[in-house]
Amino acid sequence: MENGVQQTPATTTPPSPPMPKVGVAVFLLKGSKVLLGKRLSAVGHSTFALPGGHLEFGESFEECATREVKEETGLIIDKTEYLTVTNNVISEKVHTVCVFIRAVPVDVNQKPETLEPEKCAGWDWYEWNNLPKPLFGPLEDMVQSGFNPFPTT
Ligand SMILES: Nc1nc2c([nH]c(=O)n2[C@H]2C[C@H](O)[C@@H](COP(=O)(O)OP(=O)(O)OP(=O)(O)O)O2)c(=O)[nH]1
Repeated sequence: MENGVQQTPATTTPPSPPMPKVGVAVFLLKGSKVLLGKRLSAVGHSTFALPGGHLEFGESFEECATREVKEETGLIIDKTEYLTVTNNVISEKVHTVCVFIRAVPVDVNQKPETLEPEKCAGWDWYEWNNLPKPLFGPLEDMVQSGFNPFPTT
């Protein structure tokens, strides 16, 4: 006890091992096009990826998709639907279980804005049959496997 203040003994907490995170990525569809942006984050720098981010505590996948798209592009989305999930060991430090959601913009004429310029160089609509290169690794794997995010009917 010093000056009436209780001192807690110093403890050494062992470093916690890295854990997988949950990501949510959104196939935002407009006609035969999909919204992609060039990543500026360290993970997948300079590759084209879907809008998305990490699931926050208490969120549904659809809520996360809606929030991330709004935060990153300003677009309001609708008709959110679960598509699939993939397990992505991206590097020694990054392991993401990524949930893919399909959605459409409420207003097809609304332009996507680059609201997180430190993370994305800019958003644009790309024809699914003529995607830009290089795609972000997990997205490239999906395309190579023949995955198609568009509704079949
Ligand atoms: N944004 C995005 N994430 C993807 C895609 N494919 C894929 O597996 N993911 C996974 C890997 C990422 O580590 C994870 C989260 O996305 P992110 O890296 O864009 O996250 P962020 O920094 O914006 O996230 P946050 O912590 O700010 O929420 O989702 C994709 O096409 N786009």
